[in-house]
Amino acid sequence: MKMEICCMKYELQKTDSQTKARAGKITTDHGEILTPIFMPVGTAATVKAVHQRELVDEIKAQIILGNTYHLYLRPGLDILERAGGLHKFNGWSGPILTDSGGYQVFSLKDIRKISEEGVKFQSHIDGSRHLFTPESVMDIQRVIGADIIMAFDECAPYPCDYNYAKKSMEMTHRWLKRCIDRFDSTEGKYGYSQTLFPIVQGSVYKDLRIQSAEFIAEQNREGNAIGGLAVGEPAEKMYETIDYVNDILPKEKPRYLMGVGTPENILEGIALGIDMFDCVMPTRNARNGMLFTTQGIINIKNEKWKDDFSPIDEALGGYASTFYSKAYLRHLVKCDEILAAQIASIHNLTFYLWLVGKAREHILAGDFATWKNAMVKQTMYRL
Ligand SMILES: NCc1cc(CSc2ccccc2)c2nc(N)[nH]c(=O)c2c1
Repeated sequence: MKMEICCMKYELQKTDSQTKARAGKITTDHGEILTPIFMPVGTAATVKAVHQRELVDEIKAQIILGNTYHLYLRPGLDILERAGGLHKFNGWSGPILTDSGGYQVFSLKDIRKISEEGVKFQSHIDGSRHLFTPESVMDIQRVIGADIIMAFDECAPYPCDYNYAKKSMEMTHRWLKRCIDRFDSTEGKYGYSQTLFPIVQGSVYKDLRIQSAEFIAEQNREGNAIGGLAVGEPAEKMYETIDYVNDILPKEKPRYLMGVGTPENILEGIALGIDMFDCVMPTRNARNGMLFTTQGIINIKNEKWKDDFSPIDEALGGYASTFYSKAYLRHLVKCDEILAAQIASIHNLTFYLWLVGKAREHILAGDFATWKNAMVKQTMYRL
């Protein structure tokens, strides 16, 4: 098997003159990622209702996400390893990023127990009992084989008191050292390199966030993530936190804001120096008939679209958004047709990739600030 020697590289290509927005290029053994980038979430080894070919040809996705918690439970590590890793299993040949599983387990409120060792939990599928530790989730992500893997962290609930946030952050930092020790003492299983991103925590407390950002930066990994945001705090609080954390995270490494967000959150995040985003919103909301378009947000179930035979979004381009009408998609959603989820998911993801692609264009052109302010209003307008 050809052993790859490359590890993940980041090239900062341009920084905007009026904001902290950046255009860059991430290089992995599975290909390049042009930033700012949005990463479609593929929880159970698939981006829900979307074919691989549509991800490539229509949505123009560059990197997709996998979920350690879900993949560990189903199909399980034996199948994934015998398939040769997630890339071989689902046929996605580009870069993949996996979350460490902690966040997903923490949302299993009543069936998990956190301790210094790790997190004991019961499977939401069959109630079987499991333990995730920093070491075990590193080993699991080695088997899944994602190009970028995330450290095992605790996403503190919001709101939480200062003492809880401090204890949680300190445990996340001890877990990070255990992740690094395990990751750096093991190899990739499939002949290509993987990289580990640490995650800044500290809830909404500035001194804790600064302490966490400094500790994360000190680890000198190839990229850094900001967690624990978009968990219910006011958007202004999220932006304020990102702003001063990004002054600490090194500019020569990509910055990933986890689980964010609306088009407005993404544009503001880009302006604050974030390079990578993921969110279930475009796919989850699509299945409920909420469409993000270049002209604003559409609730396709609304009566007003019943006899609107115009394309879903002519300006966006792409097959799903221009071939099908609003009236037809409304009909499919009302009938709970499978095709509704497919069309709406492809459309919303195409829109999200279009949005970050346009942001990159305007950063390179030098007029990002003006474009961003107009685009926030345009895309968040309720049609
Ligand atoms: N914005 C909330 C959020 C979402 C995710 C999930 S991001 C994700 C989801 C699925 C697949 C890949 C990444 C998080 N993951 C971790 N590890 N830590 C967090 O603080 C955190 C906060």
